[in-house]
Amino acid sequence: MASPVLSKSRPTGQAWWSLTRLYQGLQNYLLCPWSRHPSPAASFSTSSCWPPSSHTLAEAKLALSDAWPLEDNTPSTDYAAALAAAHNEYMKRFGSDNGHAPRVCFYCFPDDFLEMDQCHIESALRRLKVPTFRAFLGAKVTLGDASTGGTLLIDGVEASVVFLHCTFCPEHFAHEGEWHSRKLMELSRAIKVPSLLGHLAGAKRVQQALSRWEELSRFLPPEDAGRCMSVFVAQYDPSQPASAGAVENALERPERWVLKPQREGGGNNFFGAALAEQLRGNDLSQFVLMEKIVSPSMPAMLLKAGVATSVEAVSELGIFSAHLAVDHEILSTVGGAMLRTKASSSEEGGVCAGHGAIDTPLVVSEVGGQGGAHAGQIPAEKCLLLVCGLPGSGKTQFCKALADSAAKFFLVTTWHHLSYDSPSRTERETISNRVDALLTAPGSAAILLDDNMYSSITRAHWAQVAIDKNCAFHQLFLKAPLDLCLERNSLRPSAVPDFSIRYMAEVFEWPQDGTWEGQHSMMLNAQETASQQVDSFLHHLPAAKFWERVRPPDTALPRKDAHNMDLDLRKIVSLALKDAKLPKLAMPVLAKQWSTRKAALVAESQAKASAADTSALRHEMVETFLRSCMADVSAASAASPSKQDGPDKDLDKEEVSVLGPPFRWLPAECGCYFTDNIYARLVDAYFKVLNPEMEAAEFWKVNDREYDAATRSQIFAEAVNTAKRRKEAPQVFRKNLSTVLKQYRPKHPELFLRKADVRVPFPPSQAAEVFKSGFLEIWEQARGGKELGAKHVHDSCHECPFLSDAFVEQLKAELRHFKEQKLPHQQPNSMNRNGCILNEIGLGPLMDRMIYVYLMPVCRALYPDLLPGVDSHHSFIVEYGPNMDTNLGVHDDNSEVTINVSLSQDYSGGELVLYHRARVAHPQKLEKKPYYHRTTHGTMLLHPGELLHEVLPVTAGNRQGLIIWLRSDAFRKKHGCPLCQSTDRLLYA
Ligand SMILES: O=C(O)CCC(=O)C(=O)O
Ligand SMILES: [Fe+2]
Repeated sequence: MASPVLSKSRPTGQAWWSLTRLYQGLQNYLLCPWSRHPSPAASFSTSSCWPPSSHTLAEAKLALSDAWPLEDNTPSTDYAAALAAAHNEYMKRFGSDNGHAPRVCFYCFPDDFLEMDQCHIESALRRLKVPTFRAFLGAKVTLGDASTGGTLLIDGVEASVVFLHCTFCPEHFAHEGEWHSRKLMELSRAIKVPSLLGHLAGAKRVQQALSRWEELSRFLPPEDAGRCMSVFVAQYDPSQPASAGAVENALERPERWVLKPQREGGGNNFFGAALAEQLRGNDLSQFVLMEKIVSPSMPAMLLKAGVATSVEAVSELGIFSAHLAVDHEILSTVGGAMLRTKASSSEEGGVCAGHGAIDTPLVVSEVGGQGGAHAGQIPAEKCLLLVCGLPGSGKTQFCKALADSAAKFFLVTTWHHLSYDSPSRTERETISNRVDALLTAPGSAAILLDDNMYSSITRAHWAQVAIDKNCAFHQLFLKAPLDLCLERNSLRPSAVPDFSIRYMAEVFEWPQDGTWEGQHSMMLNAQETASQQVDSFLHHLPAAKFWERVRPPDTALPRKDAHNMDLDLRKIVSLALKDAKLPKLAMPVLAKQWSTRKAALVAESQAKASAADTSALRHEMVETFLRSCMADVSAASAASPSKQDGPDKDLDKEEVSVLGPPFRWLPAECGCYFTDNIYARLVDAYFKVLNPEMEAAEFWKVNDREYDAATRSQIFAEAVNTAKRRKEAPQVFRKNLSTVLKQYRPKHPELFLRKADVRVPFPPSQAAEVFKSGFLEIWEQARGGKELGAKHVHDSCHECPFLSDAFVEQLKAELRHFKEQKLPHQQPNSMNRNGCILNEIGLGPLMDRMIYVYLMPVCRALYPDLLPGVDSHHSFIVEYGPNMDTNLGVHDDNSEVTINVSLSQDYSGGELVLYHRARVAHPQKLEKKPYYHRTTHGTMLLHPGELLHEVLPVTAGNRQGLIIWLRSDAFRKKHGCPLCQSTDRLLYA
C-alpha cells in the first residue's frame, strides 16, 4: 500500500497525525544488491514510475475496498521532456553551425549500474527525436574553438547538453585530467545538467548557510523564507565558535544529531557514539552538524529477500523539478516524485544499499478538507496546548507570535489564545468553560492556554481534560532566570507582586524525562525573542508529539499532604511580607489577616482529610491562598501614596502590541537604562541614579564629582527627574500610543499600516513614490549579494539616497498635523527634547516595514558583524531651531547601527560631526579626523551606534531628521549592553 503524503508541502502536525492513523498495509521492497557507487540525488527517477501501478494492482488483488486512487508518477518522461527542451534551445541558438550533429550526452561511470535507470530517459528522448550518446569518466573532452563559450566535444561528438551522472564526489577527480575536463565543460556553451550553481545549492555547506534566516531571506521574500524556516532543521559548521552550543548539545545528546562530511550521497554520515567521537577530534571544518529530522513513523511490513518484517517506518519524499534559463527563464517544471520508505530504526535510507524501498505517495488534499471520499470521515482535530512559565517569562508574547505565524504553517483553522492567569476564581471558571466549549465545537482548532502552571498536578488536570475530550495535548515551557522575570515584570503595566514570582520559581515542578510529561513537553528559551521562540518551536515540531493524544499519567503525581500544604502557605506568607512593593504600614495588618486565613485553610483541609481527592483539594487551597495574597499586595501598593499617580491600571486592557513581532518598540533593552548614564544637559555629563527616590547625599556618594553647591542641586534635580521619566517611559509609551490609536485622525492615513502588513513590501508603483530610485537600486544589490553602490564616507559610515522628496514632505506634513492636535507624546531620548517617537504616535508599523523589508538587507550587507539580527528599533524625529534645542553634545547611541535620514535642507550650521568609536579599546588609534556630514533631504547616513558624534549649533532655519536606532539582542548577548558593557541586566537578549 502506498504511503500517504500531503499534496501541500507544509508540515502539518495535524495532518501527519491523521495520516499516520490512515496508514495500513503492505510495503513493496526493492532490493538492489549493487552499491559500488554512491548515487546522485536524481537516481531512480525511472524506477519511481512503476510503483503506482504495482501498488494499485496490489490493492485490487487484496480487495482493499477503501483504496485511494494513486497518482501516476512519470519522472523519467518529465525528465526527458526537460532535457529535450534544453537540447532544442541549444539547436535554436547554435544549430549545427559547424557541421557537427549535437547530441545530449549522458556523462557516466564506465560501469554505472544506474544505466538501467538512465536508459529509460534515453529512450524517452529518442521518442522525442532527440539524439543522445553515452560518454564515460576519462573521455576525451575538448573545446571546439578553445575559448569560453565554445562547442563542447566529448570523444569528438558535440554535446548540446551534458547530463552529469558523475563528478560529484572527490573520487571522481582522481586525476588532473578529470578536473580539466570538468572545467572545459563549464567553460563551454553546452547546457550543463545540473548547472554549477544548482549543484552547489545542493552542497551541504551551502544548505547549512541557507538554513539560517539571514541568508535565506536574501533570496526569498520574507513570507516564503518563513515557510521554509518552519521545515528546516538547524545546521552548523562545528568548527566555528558560534556553534559551540550546538556541539555541546550534540555531545550530550548525540542521538538528536547527525554529522555529515561534505560528501554527496548517503553512507558517509556519523551518528550516536561515532558522531561524538568525531566531534571530539580535531578537524571539524570538513563537517556539517545537523539536527536529525525526526519524522512521525507508521506501521509497515517490509518484504526483503522473501522475508516480511513488521516495522515502524518513515518516508522521505523527493520531488523532481527542472529549471532552464539562458539569460531569462525558459522552462520551470515539476515532474514526478520519489518516495523512499525505510524502517525508522535504520539510520540510512539508500535503496541500492538495501536500506530503503521505493514507495508510492498517496496524495490527499487537506485532511479534514476536500480530501476526496474519505475526508468527511476524518474527525476534526483539536489540540490543547499549555504554555507554562513564570510571570515575566514572555508567555503572552510567545502565544501572540505563535498564533500570528501559526496560521501560515498549519492546516488548523483556528488558534485561540486564552490567558488563565487571573486572580479571580469566577474568571478562571469562565475560562475553563470556554476551553471546554472550544474543545467540543466542530472544526479543527488549537487552544493555547497560557498560565504559570508551576505544579504538575495542575497540568495533569488539563491533560485529563484533553483525554476526556479525545483531543491532542502538549506543553510548552518558557524557561528564564528569576532575575530576568522580575525585571521584565516590573516593566509591565500589569506587574504581579514580586513575591509571587519568587514563590513560583522556588516551587516550580519542571517536567521530568521518563514521566508522562517528559513525552509531551517542549522547552523554549525565554531569553530569545518571541519570533526566535516560534522558530525553535517550528524547528522542534517534527520531533514533538504535538498532535498526539496524551496518555493518562503513568507515574504517581506528587501528593500534597497536610504538612506540605502548611509549608507552602508559610513560604507564601514569608515571601509576601518581604515584597518590595508592600508599604511598611500595611504589613502588620496583612500579616494578621493572612495568618487567620492560613489557619482557616489548614482547619478546612483537616476536616476534609477523609475525602478521596484531598491532595488535589490542598493544591487548590494553596493556589487560592497565593492568589489572594497577590491581590492583597497589589491593592496595598496601589493605595500607597507614592503610587497614586502611577501608571494607568486600565492600560493592560488595551490591545497595543509594542513587543513585536517583528520588532520591539520599547526604549529599554537593559536594566541599566533606568539607573546608569542618566544625562544632565546642564553640564553635558552622565550620572548614576540608583532609584528616583534616592537622597541627594547618597547621589553624590555614587557620583563623586566636584561642582559648586548651586550646580549640584540643579544636577541632582535634573538627573532624578530624568531617571523618573525613564522609569515611567514604557508605561507612558503604551498609554500615549493607545490614546493616539483611539483619538488621532491622520492627515495621510496610508502612512498608518496595520501591524499584520509590515513584512510585505510596498506595491512596486508605491515603492517608486516612497524611495529615491538610487535607494531601490542599492536595495536590489543588497538582496542579490552584490557590491553596494553606497558611499563610504568615514570609519564604517556610509551615505546613500533613501526617501523621495515627495515622501519626506508627506511625512513632515503628517508630523506637523500630529503636533497641532496636542496629543500626548514623549521626547525621543534624554538629549533630544524636541521631535517625537514615531513608534509612539502610530507610525511604528510603517517603520517596521521600512526596516524589515528595505533597510535590513542593506544594513546586513554593510554591517554583517554588528547586525546578526535586529530585534528592536527606536525610531524618532529630532528637531532643532529657534525656540528649540539648537545643538546636540558629543555622544554615542543606544544602538548597534544608527540610520540618520535628513529631512530638511534650508538651514545654516547644524553639521553632524562624526568622530571615532567610543567603545573600542584604543579609540585614539582610529581615524582622528572628524567627518562633517551635511546632505540634501531624503539622504541617509548609516553609522555604528558606538561612533561618537555631535550636532553643531543650528544658526538659522529649522533642521529635522529621522533617526532609526537598530538594536540586536544577539550582538548584545555577546558584547554586552552598549551603555554598561555588561550582559547581566539585558532584558531580552
Ligand atoms: O540630529 C542628528 O543628525 C543626530 C541626532 C542624534 O545623533 C541622536 O539623536 O542620537
Ligand atoms: Fe546620536
